[in-house]
Amino acid sequence: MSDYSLRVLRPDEHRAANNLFRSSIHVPPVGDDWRYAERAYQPGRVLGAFDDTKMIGTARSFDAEMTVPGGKRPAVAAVTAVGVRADRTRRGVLTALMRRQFEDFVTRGVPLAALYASEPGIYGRFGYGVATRVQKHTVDLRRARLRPGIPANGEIEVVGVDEMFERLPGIFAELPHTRPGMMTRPEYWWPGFERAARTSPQPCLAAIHHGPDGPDGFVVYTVREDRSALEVTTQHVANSAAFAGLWRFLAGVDLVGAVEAFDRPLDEPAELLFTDPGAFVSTEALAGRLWLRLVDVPAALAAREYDGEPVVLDVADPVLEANSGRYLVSPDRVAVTTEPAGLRLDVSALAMLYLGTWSASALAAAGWIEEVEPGAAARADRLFRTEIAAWCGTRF
Ligand SMILES: CC(=O)SCCNC(=O)CCNC(=O)[C@H](O)C(C)(C)COP(=O)(O)OP(=O)(O)OC[C@H]1O[C@@H](n2cnc3c(N)ncnc32)[C@H](O)[C@@H]1OP(=O)(O)O
Repeated sequence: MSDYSLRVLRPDEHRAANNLFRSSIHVPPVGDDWRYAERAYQPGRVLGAFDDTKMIGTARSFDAEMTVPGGKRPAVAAVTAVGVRADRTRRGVLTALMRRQFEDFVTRGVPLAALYASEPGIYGRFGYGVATRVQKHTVDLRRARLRPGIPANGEIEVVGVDEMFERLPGIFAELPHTRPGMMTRPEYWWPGFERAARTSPQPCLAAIHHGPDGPDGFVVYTVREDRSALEVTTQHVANSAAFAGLWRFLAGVDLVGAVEAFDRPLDEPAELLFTDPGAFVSTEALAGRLWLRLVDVPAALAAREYDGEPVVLDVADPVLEANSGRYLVSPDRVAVTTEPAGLRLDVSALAMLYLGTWSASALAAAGWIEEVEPGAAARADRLFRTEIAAWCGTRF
């Protein structure tokens, strides 16, 4: 291992950390748009690794909350902007940064951490697991027709980029979290979104749906320069009328050939809004998945709700050893136990199970989980199942 040290960066070092990260993902140093990016750096949550006096690695997080099955919103550390100088990789710098972050999360009592990975091979070793799946809808507007009877009870208002940032944070904060995995968007999240919108080569617009009780949904979108498609980057709704109303608006925008909506929940019924489901509306799985880490396994397990018969999980966590152990999980309680294990699994597989995205049986069939007691996987299927697909909907 080479000689380096880690510390929390001062705010006047955040720009250098941002440039190090940008260099690691092969984009030029930050320019005028630092005025947005700067506000995304939460003081005290930005780490730097130093080789003598040179910064060689960085990772940051911001504080948010994530909805878990049952509706509670425990704290989540949203990890992002991780990078190591190209001439200092594969010497354990990322490993040290990850460990330091976990120490901080444990000290502050944050039970969950989450991130979007640049490459799938990096974060499993640190106990993160893929906890949501998403899809993309493509609607061929020249041929798809909306069903006449789809719900409608609101008005659409289109706003430009200035108004978007005055109004969307307040609207988003009031929308219900209808799905496990949804996150709050704190003040350190919005600047990244604002930067993307303001520096977009094509105009970025928001359509807000106003229902009987006020704003109850919105989409953010751009139209490609060749008008071949309108791209929806964000859509959040409180109810089915807002969902249908926004799609009615999108399907009626002039001069564009298609609507492409990215990062949508896996069970979202967009195609059912059209007369011929599946004909001119296609969906495809996308890789924009959230990686989750149960930093405090007993606290995270206790935060969500369950249904069905108890199961004993034997969890291995080589990175945060205090999590390793056997847990009785039941609708009434979660407790450390000495009872024999029903299922044996790594903490990263537990993250895959936690929001209900994969069933225990599927994870066992693919070798992520070992079924020690026959029947335990079927019981865990019911325990961890959710009525609605998990979805985050917030990129960071
Ligand atoms: C949440 C986000 O911000 S995602 C963005 C992540 N950043 C990037 O992709 C930028 C470009 N890449 C980098 O900056 C670096 O290569 C990093 C951050 C991915 C890895 O940093 P390093 O300091 O090289 O990682 P470190 O030396 O601690 O490696 C730990 C282990 O992960 C493995 N690993 C590191 N990078 C990768 C990768 N891209 N794919 C697969 N395995 C990897 C290493 O081989 C090592 O394995 P081992 O423990 O079996 O020996």
